[in-house]
Order: sequence, then structure tokens, then C-alpha cells
Amino acid sequence: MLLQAKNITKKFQNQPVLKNFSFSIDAGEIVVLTGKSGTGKTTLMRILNNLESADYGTVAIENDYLCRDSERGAAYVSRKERRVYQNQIGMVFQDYALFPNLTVRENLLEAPLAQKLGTKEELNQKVEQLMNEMGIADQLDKMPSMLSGGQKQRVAIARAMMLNPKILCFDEPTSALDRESADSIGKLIQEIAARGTGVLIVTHDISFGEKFGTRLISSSEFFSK
Ligand SMILES: Nc1ncnc2c1ncn2[C@@H]1O[C@H](COP(=O)(O)OP(=O)(O)OP(=O)(O)O)[C@@H](O)[C@H]1O
Repeated sequence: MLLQAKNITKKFQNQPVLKNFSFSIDAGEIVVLTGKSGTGKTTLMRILNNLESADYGTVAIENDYLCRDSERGAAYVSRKERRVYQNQIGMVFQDYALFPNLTVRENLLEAPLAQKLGTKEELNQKVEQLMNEMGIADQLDKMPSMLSGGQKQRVAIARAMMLNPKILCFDEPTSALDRESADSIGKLIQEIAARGTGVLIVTHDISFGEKFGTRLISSSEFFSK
């Protein structure tokens, strides 16, 4: 088991959004969360990425915890331990969230350089390798605004992959793409999972989820006992 989330509960202004929800992601799995708007899918993904805090529950990737359930609620680990957890999970945002004032190459290098994950030379090699694998090596020196939606999505995926996450999350990866680009992103996600990464996808696109997911979870299960 790579990621484990147990008994996650979250309320906003006393309105429960997630109640005692538990699930896990294994290496190589593509777990797809579907369900009606406003049922907590994005909230769950944000909790796993430490962009939102759980009220109750436990979240861990292997033996590295983000929070542990306690009588007084979810007890978050220290900042240092949180960083260890967070380095193992990546997120590709719906709007890609690329830095508009940096080239594609600079977008990919920014976080791994800051985290000192390698020398500039090593990281540049990795950028080129990833961009080759994604079929967009010729876009490296462009600004994000010059790219198509599908190309931006690939850059956003490559940027997340630069940090070698064990778990990679996608929020609505196909919302801005036509069917053909969506299918090629789906195949790319399958290749990433085949190398052992655990993938979590939140999507309204059920046909995409059924085609590329290995397990579908409906947000109606978020209120499990
Ligand atoms: N920061 C917040 N403060 C208050 N309420 C919030 C906040 N974030 C989300 N909510 C509420 O929590 C509920 C779940 O929202 P969430 O975005 O997780 O749903 P979703 O299933 O991802 O929806 P969609 O499919 O439309 O993206 C909604 O009622 C939303 O209004």
C-alpha cells in the first residue's frame, strides 16, 4: 500500500463534506474519483496534498505520516515531517498553474533546484528526458502562453514528475482538452502508473475514468460509516 487515508472527516461551516472516509492507493493503480459537483472530491485531493486540513483522520504514504487520528482530531506531524510526506506526492492542477513568466524549461527546473534534488546539469538532463518521453522536447524554450492546452497539460505533468512523486494527483485533467488530446494524456498517465507511481484522478469525465482508471470510486462513498 502506497497511500493510506483512514476515517477522513471534514466539515466546512459545520456542513460535512467528508465523513469517515477511508481509501488507499497502491503502486501502479489509477484510482478515479467521480461524482456530482460539490460532493468533496477536490477537498479530498487537497487534504492529501496538505492544501487543506482534515478535521479527523489519518493520512500516510508508506511510513511517512501527514496526520494521525486522535481523540481531539487529526494531529498533524511537525513541519519537517510534513515536508518528507509532501515530497512524495504531487498534484497537477486543473488550470495547470504554470509560471507564466518562466519558459517551459525554467518551469520544470524551479522546484527541484530549490529542493537541491541534483546539480543544474543533472536536472537539465532529466528535463530533456522527460520532455522527450512526453513528445514535447521542441517546446522547451517557449513560454507557457505559446502552448496548446494538451501541451500545457504535458508540461504540468512533467513538472510534477521532476520531483519523483510516489503518488501523483490530477484535478480534472481533461476538462480543457478535446477527446483526442484527452486520450493521449490518459495513455501518458497509464505509462506513469506502469512505472510504479500511484495515481489519483478527480474527474467528471466518466468515460475517461472508465477507459484509463484501474478503480473507480464514487463520491457518494465519502459518507461511509
Ligand atoms: N474553502 C472552503 N470553504 C467553505 N466551503 C468550501 C470550501 N471548499 C469547498 N467548500 C464546499 O465543500 C463542498 C465540496 O466542495 P469540493 O470542491 O470538494 O467538491 P467537488 O466534488 O470537487 O466539486 P466539483 O466537482 O464541482 O469540483 C462544496 O459544498 C463547497 O462549496
